[in-house]
Amino acid sequence: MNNILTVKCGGSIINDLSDTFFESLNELKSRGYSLVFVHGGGPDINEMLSKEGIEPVFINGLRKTSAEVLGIAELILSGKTNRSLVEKLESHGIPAIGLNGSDCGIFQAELIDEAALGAVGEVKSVNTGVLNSLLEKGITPVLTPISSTGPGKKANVNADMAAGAAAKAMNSKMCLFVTDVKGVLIEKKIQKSLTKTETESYIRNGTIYGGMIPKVKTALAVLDQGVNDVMIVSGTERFFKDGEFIGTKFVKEEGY
Ligand SMILES: Nc1ncnc2c1ncn2[C@@H]1O[C@H](COP(=O)(O)OP(=O)(O)O)[C@@H](O)[C@H]1O
Ligand SMILES: CC(=O)N[C@@H](CCC(=O)OP(=O)(O)O)C(=O)O
Repeated sequence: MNNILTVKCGGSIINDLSDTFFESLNELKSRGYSLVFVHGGGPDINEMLSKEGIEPVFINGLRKTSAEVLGIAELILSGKTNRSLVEKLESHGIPAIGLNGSDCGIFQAELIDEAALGAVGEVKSVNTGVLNSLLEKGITPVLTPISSTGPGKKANVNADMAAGAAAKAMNSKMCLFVTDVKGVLIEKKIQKSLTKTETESYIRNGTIYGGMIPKVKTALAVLDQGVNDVMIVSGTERFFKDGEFIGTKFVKEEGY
């Protein structure tokens, strides 16, 4: 498939995606893009954990995942946020199918550091054949980041990182990280573009923090891996109009 656009939709925004957001997606579709969605669900997972009396623990933006936490993360991601996103896409005229990332080994992962993080993985390979066959039929795959680590075994993967892996494996032309802010804010203003050096210094001085860290790191890695258009955009606004994007674009260093 040509012109693949991988979209990561953050759990922070799934419930608040606006009509103008879907108008932007439809404008991109009409320009020939096929969409692949990967979504999160962090806030809903936290809410369910708190109902179960479990305190969420994050290490460098990654959720420490016991067997019990993995069960709850999968329940919420595949049973709640995935359903909600598929319904919204379909109601805006985008035929979509929701899948757990572990289905058919779409995302195959390895554990990062079982002693420190439990069942947290990073994606090592992607079953692109399944995704391409859906795209050829005009169907948008909507994937949770839950990944397979072997027959019958699963891991929790940060959704930004899973989307980055999908963007690269699918040779995407573009990768968008959709979140609850209009882009990376520096001194309260949207930063139109960011290089690796600038991003690293904003992480060091605390201007970029929390859930924005895995997002910008993945965005830079995706850019490095050959996806040319990588952006952070808002899910509550029209982020694309008349060929122009609103958000933060990641760019290579000058002379690179
Ligand atoms: N420099 C920054 N600019 C904008 N948002 C930032 C920045 N640094 C940290 N953030 C935080 O990152 C959040 C988005 O990340 P996160 O909550 O993990 O979203 P998602 O669920 O979409 O992945 C923003 O709502 C904001 O609180
Ligand atoms: C390992 C890890 O951190 N997994 C994430 C997966 C969901 C996610 O990334 O959701 P957002 O995009 O809303 O942050 C988690 O359990 O929260």
